[in-house]
Amino acid sequence: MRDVSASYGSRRVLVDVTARVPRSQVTAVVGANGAGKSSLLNVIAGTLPPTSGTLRRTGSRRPAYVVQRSDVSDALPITVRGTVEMGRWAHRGPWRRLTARDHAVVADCLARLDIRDLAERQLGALSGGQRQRALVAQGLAQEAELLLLDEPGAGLDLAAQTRIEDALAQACRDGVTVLRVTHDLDVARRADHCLLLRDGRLVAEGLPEAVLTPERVRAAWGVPDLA
Ligand SMILES: Nc1ncnc2c1ncn2[C@@H]1O[C@H](COP(=O)(O)OP(=O)(O)OP(=O)(O)O)[C@@H](O)[C@H]1O
Repeated sequence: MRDVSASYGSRRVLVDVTARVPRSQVTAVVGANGAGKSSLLNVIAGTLPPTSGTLRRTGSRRPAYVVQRSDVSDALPITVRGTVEMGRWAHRGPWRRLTARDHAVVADCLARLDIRDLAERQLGALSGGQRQRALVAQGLAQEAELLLLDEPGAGLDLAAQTRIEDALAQACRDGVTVLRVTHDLDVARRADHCLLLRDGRLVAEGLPEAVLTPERVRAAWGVPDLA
């Protein structure tokens, strides 16, 4: 993206952001609360139109977007399997009969996130970690070239986090480009590429160890000892 700016009404949330998301790698987006991380994902997903600047993407399919689990209503009457099956609508269109291949992809994604035994449970009746795994499985089921995730690991136990990390690493090996927002600097350090945002501006971009210097971390979060 080049010189991308975006606003909610009169509030500018991204200011002249020029950044790269390398293909088939994991890119971590980091920054303090309100820095513009979700806004950046929304611009790339196409749900927040930029007010200026340009975005260029290789590949033709729509990105898959895994939202924060708190964005999904408990009242939604849908099973885990149904949630993952919705991921196939990108290929099939809503309410169409799923093909044998669709069912195979859904079964594979349930297995990758280790939630086969939860398949017939209601999404709204799951714990936070179980629900997050279901949402990541839905994202993977879309077989998109670009997978966007908003804090996929936040508040999860080690087993759930590990499952998600393994599934994302596998997706990358399969050629998927992963762009994830994270508040966990250890997760960001393990990424291939890192974007650091502050007040809607890109402060630094590149290898995580080069981006996440103690000075920048201090400046971005305004606290002395996060690094
Ligand atoms: N729908 C909206 N309408 C108006 N302002 C919004 C909206 N969504 C976000 N904002 C504002 O845009 C700015 C950037 O928000 P954004 O959600 O992109 O930050 P973030 O880095 O993802 O934060 P967090 O770490 O808290 O999730 C904030 O000042 C926020 O208040």
